[in-house]
Amino acid sequence: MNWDDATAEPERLVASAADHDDQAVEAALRPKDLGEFIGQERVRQQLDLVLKAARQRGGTADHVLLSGAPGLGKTTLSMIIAAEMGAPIRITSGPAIQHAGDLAAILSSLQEGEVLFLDEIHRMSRPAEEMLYMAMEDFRVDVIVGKGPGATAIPLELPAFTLVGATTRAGLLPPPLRDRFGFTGHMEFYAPAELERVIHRSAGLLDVEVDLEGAAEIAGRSRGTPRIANRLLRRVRDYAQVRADGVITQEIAGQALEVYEVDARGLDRLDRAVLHALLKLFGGGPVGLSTLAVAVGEERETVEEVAEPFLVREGLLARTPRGRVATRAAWTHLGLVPPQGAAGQLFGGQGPGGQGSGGHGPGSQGTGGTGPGQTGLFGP
Ligand SMILES: Nc1ncnc2c1ncn2[C@@H]1O[C@H](COP(=O)(O)OP(=O)(O)OP(=O)(O)O)[C@@H](O)[C@H]1O
Repeated sequence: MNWDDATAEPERLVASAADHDDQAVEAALRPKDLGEFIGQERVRQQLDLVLKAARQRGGTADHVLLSGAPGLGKTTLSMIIAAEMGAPIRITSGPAIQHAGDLAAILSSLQEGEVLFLDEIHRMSRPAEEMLYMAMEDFRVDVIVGKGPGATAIPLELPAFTLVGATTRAGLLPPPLRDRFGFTGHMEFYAPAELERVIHRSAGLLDVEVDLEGAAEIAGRSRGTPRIANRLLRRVRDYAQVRADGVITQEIAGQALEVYEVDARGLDRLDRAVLHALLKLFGGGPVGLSTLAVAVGEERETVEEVAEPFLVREGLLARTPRGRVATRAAWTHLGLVPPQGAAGQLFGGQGPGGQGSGGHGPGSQGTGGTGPGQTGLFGP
């Protein structure tokens, strides 16, 4: 499989971005109201209050900013906000709004009380962003007509609307934009028990039978993300249908996900290739990103942006000033024993940012690729 362009990432079964297949079924799987929305207790409770209060006042809800990784339910929540307010929703995204005029056209065609969902709001162009400030605050925009010294600003009144902005990178939003949201919800990765509930709910809607252990098996491999849980469920359903009696048990889920190369912790082939190279060729590191990428036969960016974030989040790999270093948990996960020389440089282990002993002592194997694991998967 080719990982090395931006569109390749969604081909992965464990990609958090939506692929075409997801888009076709996601509409049917989306919870329709806050009561059906699983997990994210804090955001759900706070949002419930915001929406109830707005309904009691008979007005539109404050603007809402939702931040979090792809696939955690931002689009779903925006639709729920509209449904709870009994309002229509318009969906667009930052990259689709390149000119202020694009935004003016959308804003001026909104109905009173409408919800405008702006996905990837951090990727909007600067002029559009500046127009949005005034629209959010005063429900008004200045449309510039003409060019140069003869240009004039024509004020345009807008209907009251609720902007729901979604971003994977809240830190990238300029403060003036962030400050204009009345409510900000940070979406967290889901706990396995919550993902089990997502899987049971989706299985019901897809008319698939899954037992408790089967759902737990899928949940454990879903990287804390409902979109991935739903995708794995669909692939396991295929396997259960073709190779068994259609019922998803722990055994069937395990077998199916082995076929699809998603391991017990949710790592796929690329993730494991990176870890394998780090452990077997470089004795656990430290090793530079470029060297590691060459060893895996991938682009630097693919390793850095596609594989590493989850490995770091899982506490399997650490990015240090001297290079990439495997943690104790990485050796354990791949069922390998650290070479003796690596003992002094091992990172402690479990959990993101696990520091452990940390030191890269003189015995460090370095970047040469001549470590004891040389004959492994990536050997000559
Ligand atoms: N809390 C939840 N309960 C049940 N299902 C959920 C929940 N959150 C998300 N899902 C499911 O996960 C899928 C992806 O959710 P959604 O499209 O809302 O994610 P997103 O955060 O907007 O992703 P992106 O950033 O890629 O647009 C949906 O089909 C939805 O059914």
